[in-house]
Amino acid sequence: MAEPMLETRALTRRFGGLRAVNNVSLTFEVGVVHAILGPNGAGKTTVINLLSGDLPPTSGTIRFRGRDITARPVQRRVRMGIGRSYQKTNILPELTCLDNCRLGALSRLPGGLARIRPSRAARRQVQARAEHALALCGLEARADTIAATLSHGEKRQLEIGMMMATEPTLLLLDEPLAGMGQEESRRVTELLRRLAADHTMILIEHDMDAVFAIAERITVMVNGAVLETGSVEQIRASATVREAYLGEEAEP
Ligand SMILES: Nc1ncnc2c1ncn2[C@@H]1O[C@H](COP(=O)(O)OP(=O)(O)OP(=O)(O)O)[C@@H](O)[C@H]1O
Repeated sequence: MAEPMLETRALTRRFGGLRAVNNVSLTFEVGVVHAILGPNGAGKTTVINLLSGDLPPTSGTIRFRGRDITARPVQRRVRMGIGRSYQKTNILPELTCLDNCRLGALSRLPGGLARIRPSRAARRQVQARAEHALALCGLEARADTIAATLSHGEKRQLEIGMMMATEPTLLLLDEPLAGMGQEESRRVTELLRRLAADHTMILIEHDMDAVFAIAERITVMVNGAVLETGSVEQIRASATVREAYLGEEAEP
């Protein structure tokens, strides 16, 4: 079997006495959209924080394409190809959309944002990556628009654009549809489907319609632990999952 994109072994994160993530061993295959579901407080965002490097684990390991990255800081992981979008939008509101994407692209360079004066070749690369990312997230017509003036949905699109400017192979998406109206959700779900064609994704999302439309594998977490992992059909049909989390509305 092909080497997985990402693997966790016995990943655990404690906050004082609370095991927010408890002994989680998961495999994320190359090219697959893998959603993590679970009730509030299940530990989903903490898992993403551990995978992105925003939080160190208490114990356990993370391997990315076969390499142990458990102790690597966020920027090293970004340069290896792990991109992340946050639950709360992370854009710089006073900058234009293109400049926000330039920042994303800059963070991928060796030395990252600490490189105050990148070379001319590096600047050209940053510009090209930023323009490409803006097109990928569907905001090419908004290049010179100040980010603060975007709608909520467009801000989330821009956040995805900033992540894409880092040229990730693995996308970590924490509730990309949060707070969106129906039309915005539809647009961003479509965007995610397009990106899923040539990227691996780990997705946290409460919008079940979107999850069932995009995801191929689903892990359900409860109280920091994995309850079940399977295909969309298996999870929809699982009595354990339905009882613990999905409720009647998700019956097949
Ligand atoms: N920095 C922190 N300090 C202390 N406790 C934390 C911290 N971050 C998360 N927790 C706790 O860890 C548990 C898991 O939180 P987490 O945010 O990972 O859950 P979640 O499944 O993402 O929930 P939601 O769907 O509400 O975002 C919760 O009980 C939360 O209060």
